[in-house]
Amino acid sequence: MVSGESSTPDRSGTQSPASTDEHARADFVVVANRLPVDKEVLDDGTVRWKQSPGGLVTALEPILRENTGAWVGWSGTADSAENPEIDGVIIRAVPLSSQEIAEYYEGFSNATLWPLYHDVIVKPEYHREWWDSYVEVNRRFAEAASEAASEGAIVWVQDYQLQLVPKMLRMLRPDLRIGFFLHIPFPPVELFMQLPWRREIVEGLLGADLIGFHLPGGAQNFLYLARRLAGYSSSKGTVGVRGKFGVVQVGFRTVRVGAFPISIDSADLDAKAKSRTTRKRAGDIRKELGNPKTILLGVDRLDYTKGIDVRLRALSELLAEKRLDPDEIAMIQLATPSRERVDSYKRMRAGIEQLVGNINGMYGTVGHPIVQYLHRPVPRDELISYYYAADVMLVTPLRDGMNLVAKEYVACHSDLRGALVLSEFTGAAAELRSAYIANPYDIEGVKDAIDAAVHHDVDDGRRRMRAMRRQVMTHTVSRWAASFLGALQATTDVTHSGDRGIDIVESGEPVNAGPDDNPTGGDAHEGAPTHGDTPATDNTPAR
Ligand SMILES: Nc1nc2c(ncn2[C@@H]2O[C@H](COP(=O)(O)OP(=O)(O)O)[C@@H](O)[C@H]2O)c(=O)[nH]1
Ligand SMILES: O=P(O)(O)OC[C@H]1O[C@H](O[C@H]2O[C@H](CO)[C@@H](O)[C@H](O)[C@H]2O)[C@H](O)[C@@H](O)[C@@H]1O
Repeated sequence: MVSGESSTPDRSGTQSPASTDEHARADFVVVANRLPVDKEVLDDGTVRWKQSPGGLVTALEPILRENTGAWVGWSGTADSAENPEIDGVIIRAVPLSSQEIAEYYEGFSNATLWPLYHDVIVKPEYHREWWDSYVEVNRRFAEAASEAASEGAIVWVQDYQLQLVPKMLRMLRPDLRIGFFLHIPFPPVELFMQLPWRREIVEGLLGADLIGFHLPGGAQNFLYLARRLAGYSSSKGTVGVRGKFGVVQVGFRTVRVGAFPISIDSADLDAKAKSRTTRKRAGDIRKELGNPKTILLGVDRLDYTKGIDVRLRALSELLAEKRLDPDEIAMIQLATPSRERVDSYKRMRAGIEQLVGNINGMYGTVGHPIVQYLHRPVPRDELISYYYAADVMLVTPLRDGMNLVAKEYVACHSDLRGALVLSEFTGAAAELRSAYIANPYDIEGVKDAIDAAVHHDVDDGRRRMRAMRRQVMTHTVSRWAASFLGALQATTDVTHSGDRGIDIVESGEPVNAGPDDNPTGGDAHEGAPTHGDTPATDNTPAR
């Protein structure tokens, strides 16, 4: 543990002093584009550190506190090499210049890879100078990881921004055990093939000992590409969840490929949502909204993948058709600012704010708009009160790797009240099968799902919530990390099944625990219809 003041970073802002020990090495190193805290310089020059946005940090932060280790990442601002101090973690900041932020982060990561991996909802841009910057920054992250890791350490590389790091790091430090986890969907083969640097990405990932995806389909797409693009022999059988891995033979090394659906710190949320303060605040929120019969809630980064426009259109039509009564409902949409300098994000923001304005203009009254829209992050405790207050949670992404918000909502409802409308194109839909599942491209289907959720029978609602909670409360983020890290460390107890991959049994827990409403049965992940990072239709036969 690094000595110093303890700090609990919060999106609302927390001070943190700079760390002094620049030579400490750790046995466990997380490498992610972002540090768990973002640097913010206020107008008066004061520096504040606040929790970084997004599910990756929310998911890893509790693990980080449990495992003393190092975190290599970027501070969120240009040219900052400051290492903020967080209790229990050695921070290793990787400075990025303004040009690198524009080319590596906003460019290649978020205007090339992000849309390509999210079903090309907007058109990916391919620029050679962005790629060059991506290679250079990945090299710098690999060097920083190499310097932070002790002999034989475990290094866990995160996400699409750093897909070249595993190979680069292996070349620098063959003694390390390297894991990689992709937090966003891995695309269908046909889409991935657009990428001019597709082979380099596949080779980069294959530097890892274990490559993890949220869903088996992503793993299977990758296994096919390792064969087709890099010419390695790879297993062809079905990949399971947290076990039954695929394998790629890279020279003398065997790289394992598996599915590890991420989750949340369920017990913590459950406890916080039960607290008197949360419940009191939730009551106040309802009063402030004018005591509507039904509160609808959306919580997202302001991202075109999240389908915020989808739910607003559906709401507007339901009001127009009088299937929802404007006197009985209120909607809160929390929209955390995200990637604001990327063009597609600017366009989307304007569109969403216009939709909010239209709905309020048509159906609101003075002092009582239908949609309360906040374009800023709210403190975590306040967010939990919103979750608890909400009668219907709207999660309607066009594509999402997992979507932790859906799981957080469920964890906050030990009272079994509330209903979840969930896009079938989220990773979460494979587990939360008792939600009101909808296809976000089918507006009538989304309207029906919202209508059903708003008007649901209380007993049916309780049954659905109970089933979802069974899933969420037993599949926690620490179980996610333990299953990934356990597999990464496993050298024995593996059973080779020839062409079909490797079976590893998660210690003390059943492999392939099922979806919410099928606690004893099979696994939704394996039998799920092909969507999200599920295989492209032709990813199994070699072409
Ligand atoms: N404190 C706080 N957390 C937020 C806010 N908006 C979103 N989050 C968190 O950000 C995470 C979003 O994760 P996820 O749904 O997986 O989507 P992602 O943004 O694509 O990673 C969840 O843990 C949310 O609780 C906010 O306004 N305040
Ligand atoms: O760092 P940003 O550019 O501000 O973006 C925030 C994070 O967004 C993405 O989150 C994903 O990870 C979640 C946890 O696994 C998952 O639930 C969600 O579906 C994904 O979209 C991104 O993958 C992170 O790298 C970003 O930090």
